[in-house]
Amino acid sequence: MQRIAMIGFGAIGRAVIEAIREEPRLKLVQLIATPGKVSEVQAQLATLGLSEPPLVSESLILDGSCPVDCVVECAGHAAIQEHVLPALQEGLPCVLVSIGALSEPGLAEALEMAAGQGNTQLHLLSGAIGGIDALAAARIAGLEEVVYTGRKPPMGWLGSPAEETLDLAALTQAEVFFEGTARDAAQQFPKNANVAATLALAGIGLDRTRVRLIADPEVTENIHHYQARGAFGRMEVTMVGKPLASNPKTSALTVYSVVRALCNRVRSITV
Ligand SMILES: NC(=O)C1=CN([C@@H]2O[C@H](COP(=O)(O)OP(=O)(O)OC[C@H]3O[C@@H](n4cnc5c(N)ncnc54)[C@H](OP(=O)(O)O)[C@@H]3O)[C@@H](O)[C@H]2O)C=CC1
Ligand SMILES: O=C([O-])CC(=O)C(=O)O
Repeated sequence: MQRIAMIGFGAIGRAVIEAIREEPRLKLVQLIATPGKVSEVQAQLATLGLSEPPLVSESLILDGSCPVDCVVECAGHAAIQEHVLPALQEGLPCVLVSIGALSEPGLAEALEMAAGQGNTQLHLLSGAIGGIDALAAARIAGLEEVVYTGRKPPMGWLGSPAEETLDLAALTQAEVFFEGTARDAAQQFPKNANVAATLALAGIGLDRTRVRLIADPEVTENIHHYQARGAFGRMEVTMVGKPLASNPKTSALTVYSVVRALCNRVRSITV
């Protein structure tokens, strides 16, 4: 049995809770909401009809009164500093989807130190992208180049700096609106470039991974493509991910990446 604390009850968080409710060896015991939103989240949670709803609060309860075995972040960049760092210091293993947060200067080092202090581990999930196992293995032999292109329907970029250069609602053809490093992409597009950061952290780093971001009215999926070259040979991956109806920025596979990680914590054989 694993007692889970979840940070964030948005598109990913809600779908993960729905997916794991049939797994008796996973028990959601804490759910962390943004300040002022506890009652709203409790009311939304009630619609799921869970037999034993988790405790909802604004920060993790780490005093042992509601014990936790694993913390899962499904919230956004700000949640890492706020909740994940103290959880690691307390020795709780954490799994993350908001990988782009590690582009913030000093945060990766602070997380490493906190995990060391708590003698625990932080696991960066693969989220919406595949092939991270191969890329991370290829890095050991030496990588020369990793180039990533993220393509989403225009509405997937709403609320991002893409709106400063493009009229997203009126696009008639694909437009590249960002070309640069994975570090800059992750900082400028915190809800859209976590895949770029994941590839960078698995591969040749945030400053050497090249990124292009495209708004494309011809597509209905979130399409992630990358190619990598190095001593191991070459690889090329394309993911055509269905977006979540509840948040078109987010590919549904991200939910299953979290579910897989949690289920692997209670399985005897993991894959
Ligand atoms: N690795 C990957 O491949 C991917 C990673 N992601 C990451 O996952 C994050 C969540 O995605 P998604 O569920 O679709 O987004 P949503 O916006 O649907 O949900 C995010 C939820 O988290 C809550 N939240 C935000 N900040 C905090 C905080 N500091 N503490 C507690 N709760 C918080 C929000 O509450 P409120 O509404 O009150 O702000 C909201 O309910 C994205 O922001 C992105 O960083 C997303 C897609 C792919
Ligand atoms: O879910 C996706 O398709 C990818 C995404 O938003 C991200 O990389 O942050």
